[in-house]
Formats: sequence, C-alpha cells, structure tokens
Amino acid sequence: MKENRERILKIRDLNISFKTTGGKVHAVRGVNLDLYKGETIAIVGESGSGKSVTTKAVMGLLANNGSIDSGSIEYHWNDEYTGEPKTVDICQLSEKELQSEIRGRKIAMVFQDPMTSLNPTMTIGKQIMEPMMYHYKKSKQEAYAKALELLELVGITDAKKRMKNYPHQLSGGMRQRIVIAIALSCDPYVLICDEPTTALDVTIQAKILELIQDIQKKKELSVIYITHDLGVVAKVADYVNVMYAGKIVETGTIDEIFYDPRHPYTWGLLSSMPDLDTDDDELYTIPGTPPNLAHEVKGDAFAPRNEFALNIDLREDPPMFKVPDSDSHQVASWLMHPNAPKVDMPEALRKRLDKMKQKGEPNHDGSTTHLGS
Ligand SMILES: Nc1ncnc2c1ncn2[C@@H]1O[C@H](COP(=O)(O)OP(=O)(O)OP(=O)(O)O)[C@@H](O)[C@H]1O
Repeated sequence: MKENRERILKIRDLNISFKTTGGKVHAVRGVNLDLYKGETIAIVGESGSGKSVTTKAVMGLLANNGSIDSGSIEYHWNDEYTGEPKTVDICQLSEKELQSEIRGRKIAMVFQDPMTSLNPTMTIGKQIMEPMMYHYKKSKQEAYAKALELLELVGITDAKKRMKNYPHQLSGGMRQRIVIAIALSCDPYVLICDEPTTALDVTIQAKILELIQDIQKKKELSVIYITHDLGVVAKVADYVNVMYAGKIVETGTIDEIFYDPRHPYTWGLLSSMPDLDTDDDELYTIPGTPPNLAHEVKGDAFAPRNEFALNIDLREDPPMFKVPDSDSHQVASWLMHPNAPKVDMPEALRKRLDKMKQKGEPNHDGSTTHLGS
C-alpha cells in the first residue's frame, strides 16, 4: 500500500431506496467505500446488486423516485487558490450546486453505450466544447483548442476533421474515445466508468482500458470501474469491492480478492469468470437468484444461495470482519467469525487461482510481473 494516500471520496453507511408500485426497493444498504487520489477501485457484482445506483448517487444523479435515506458521500479536495483542504457532503448539495460544482467538473462519468451519452444531432466538436464553455466559461477559441488537445489525448488522429463529424460517422471504439474526451474536458479528479467496454469488441476493449490507464497516470485521476467482468477488474483495479444485494460483502486489494477471496459469493463470481483455458460449457454459475429488495432482507441476503450458510445467516446480517494481518481486506460473512467452522474455498477454484497466480494474472498494470512482487 502506498504511503501518504490522499482520500478523495469517503462514502459511509449509504442507504438508498426507490419508491415503486411494488413497494419500496432498498437498493443500497449501508455501503462504505473509499477512493484515494490516483488509485482505481472496482465495484463488481451481478446485475441489480447496486453498483450503478451507488455511483449515480456520487454524481447526484438518482432517478426521481429514488432517495438517499441516510449516510454520507464526502468529497475532499484542496482549494484551487489557497490550497486549503475542503470537504463537502454530496448528499447535502442542491441540484444547482451539484451541477455547478460536482458533476463533470470534479467527478465525471463514462457510460457503457457511447450512443446514449452522445447527442446524435450535434457535431463531436460542439459536444466536447460545450461543457468547457458552460463550466469554465471558456471562450469558443479556448474550448476549440482544448478539444483538439483532448482528441489527441484519447488517440484520435485527424482531430480537426473529426470535430466536424457526427457520432454515427464514427466506429464504436472511436465514439467511446469521444465520450472519454468529453468526460475529461473539465479536468475532473474522479472518473466513474460504468461498464465502459461492454459494448465493444475484445481488441477495442483492451485499447480503451489501456487508454483510461494512460490518462489516469498522466492526470493522477482516481477511477471507479463498475463491471460484471472480473477480467476487466484484473487488468485495471488496485482495490476491489464485491457487492451483493445492495451491500459490499468483500473488499480488498486486487491480490487479496483474486488470490485469497473469503466470501462464498466472491468464490462464486471468480468460479464463473471465463478465462482462456475454460471451455464455456464448464463454467460455473451461482445457483439461485438475488433477493427481491422490495422485501425486507432477514439475515445474510446471500444465505439462500450459499452452500456454506450457517444457522445464524438466516437470522442476522453479518458485520464486516477484518481479515487478520491485513489493513485492507474485510468480509461480511459469518464464516469469518472466530467461532465459525473452518470452510475452505472449493478445490476447483483454488486450482484455478493458483494457475492464474503462476501466469502472473491478474495483470492490472499491463506488466508481466507477478503480483505481490
Ligand atoms: N429508478 C429505479 N426505480 C426502482 N428501482 C430501481 C431504480 N433504479 C435502480 N433500481 C433498483 O436498484 C437495484 C440496484 O440497481 P443497479 O442498477 O444499481 O444495479 P447494478 O448492480 O448496477 O446492475 P447492472 O449491472 O445491471 O447495471 C436493482 O434492484 C434495481 O432494480
């Protein structure tokens, strides 16, 4: 772990619900999360686990039927002029403050499908320039010059010509580069990438991830990835947060989550991750389905799907247990209680993870060195 890490986001006990015709959906249940300057965290979990809702709350972008019932999302920064440390709770800001202070300017988001974030009727140039003119009151000339710079940064050649193009004239990979350029146009400190490569083919996916990593290094950005894809996580993340039914059930460094996972849900996710040696037919799927969050969850929400569930799981929600000898690894499972029976991860997964370790995966910095070295 790096010394003198500078915390930029601190989420504590965040609870979010949505009013629906089927009742109140408790989508995010007591989430704690930290993000430090220049670092990358990933939030992983099955569909509906609350990944997007959590990060949308960070942007102050919850749907109209949603509300933050309790908790805080502190954003920390140093004042541009005085250098003084400042803190704001994003949950307490008005829409106007969110628009002028946070969204785009301090925290920007890249969504899965570039076509949904680009305006099909507006040229690329205009779409990159507008936020700068709005947020920073840049003149047209300044915004134009910066837009060219940004297009270069995201690896788009012939930038002047591209500025005049409309989104449909570009390939999927190029469009995602444009979306990244727009996200970076107001020099945010945090970039949230929601499944940024899912809609792209595999070779383009790798290029976009590399691009985000390059830019991150150049600009000391902090990045949050939301993804189903543990392969993406392995390539990019420093820290991983595993989410299930609105809760973070395991958190740790990438090595801890990939080589020493403790939560049976994390075991399931890792077992169901495709790799080059696995025939798709052999892939494991976690049995059952996540709970309906419109109903109150009693005990551990994962218990009905957990072959290792204990009696207490049916009655009480487990707290976060610290894994001994680690400052970063925590697990919400009663199996971590000192009096719990000792349960090891499934043998097939152990073998799989050992094989990955031998191969030097996860290879999140793009190098060929083994982790932990
Ligand atoms: N506007 C809404 N109204 C009602 N329920 C909602 C709304 N938005 C999200 N939810 C519910 O909140 C829960 C968490 O959704 P969320 O989109 O955060 O999941 P996710 O982990 O990001 O899934 P995915 O990977 O599919 O995007 C789900 O049960 C979802 O149905």
